[in-house]
Amino acid sequence: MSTLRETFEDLAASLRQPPDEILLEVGAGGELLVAHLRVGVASLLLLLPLLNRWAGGTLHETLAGLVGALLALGLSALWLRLARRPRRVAGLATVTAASDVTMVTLVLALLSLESPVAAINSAVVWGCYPLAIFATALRHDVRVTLFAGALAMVQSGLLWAAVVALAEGPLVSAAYGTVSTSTQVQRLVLLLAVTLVTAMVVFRAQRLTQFSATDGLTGLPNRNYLNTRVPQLVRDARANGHTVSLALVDLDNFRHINAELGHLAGDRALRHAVKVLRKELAREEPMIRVGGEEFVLVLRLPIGAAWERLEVLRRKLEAAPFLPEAGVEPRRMTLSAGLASCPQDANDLSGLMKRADQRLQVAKQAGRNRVVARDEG
Ligand SMILES: Nc1nc2c(ncn2[C@@H]2O[C@H](COP(=O)(O)OP(=O)(O)OP(=O)(O)O)[C@@H](O)[C@H]2O)c(=O)[nH]1
Repeated sequence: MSTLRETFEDLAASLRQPPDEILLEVGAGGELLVAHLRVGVASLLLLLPLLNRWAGGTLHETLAGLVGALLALGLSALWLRLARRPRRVAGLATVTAASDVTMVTLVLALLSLESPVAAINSAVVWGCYPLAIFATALRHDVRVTLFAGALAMVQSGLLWAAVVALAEGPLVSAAYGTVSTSTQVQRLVLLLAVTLVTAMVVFRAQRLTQFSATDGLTGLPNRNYLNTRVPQLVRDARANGHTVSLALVDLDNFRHINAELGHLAGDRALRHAVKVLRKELAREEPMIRVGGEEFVLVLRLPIGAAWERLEVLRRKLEAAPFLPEAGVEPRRMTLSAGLASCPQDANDLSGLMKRADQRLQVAKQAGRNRVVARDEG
């Protein structure tokens, strides 16, 4: 079991590197969920000024409330539009988290026009700060949570300082009580605690997601990733009229490496091959370990360009022999691959896998160390 110190060190290390492809995808799903919730909440906000008017509020108050609610709804609709885009919008989670926190501050500032004490002591509106911080948990990025927490503390502190500096008399109200420094400090501590707890929850969830979708030996995404993410990649490509190609890659005669060098050296050989191939792939080109020495590559390329790409990978691996240990002959490693593309060969993952597997078998029967992208004849 890891100690608190180890957990914090792990957390600090994870902050230094951006979330990987799997977490970015999970976070994009969370962003969409939050965007839907935000539109729902903003729609409900429209009712508040009307209720206020019905309960005897002034026309000025009602109009100000309506303008605020319409603004919130417009902004929420924009965030939903961006979250729905098939291609992820970089930095969207940070921008929307900042907008949520700032919206709370703006509503509190608006309240101060009626009663400066309400701007500081309104429990309902202030309670939306922790809510905005909690909601960042769905984005699966610790950095977004820490940013939202820090922003809430800074904005809430500045609002308090501004209200106190501009106050013309004692800050006391029959409905909202008294403004005191100690209560404000306690609230800041509470925001800090909420931020840290949420960051820990996100961090643990990130680890679980990574473990469940990552292969322990090579660090590559595993079959869970293939089954959960790749169908969406294929659907997105089809919806946008793009071609996507899938390659089934198998290392050649791998059992001989195990038999001659032992299983541990076999593991190292596998990691070596993965390292060589990964180096040639872009961040948005997932390489997935689907079996022992079998991998799937998803390339957003037409089949001809994908074949050329695979040929480069094949030659790179052939030119980078595995060195078992000092004094032992380097081992030449090669791969065979079958390619299939969407929509030409199939329209879904299982159809693509089937066609790619048939072509992989052709590559193996033809003598290995080759890439097959078309049916013969
Ligand atoms: N060391 C090690 N070996 C593995 C691992 N996973 C699978 N293998 C081995 O990979 C070998 C796969 O053998 P085969 O399916 O017969 O294929 P091959 O020897 O590569 O021959 P072809 O695919 O026909 O070129 C087996 O010996 C497995 O034990 C692993 O994680 N580590």
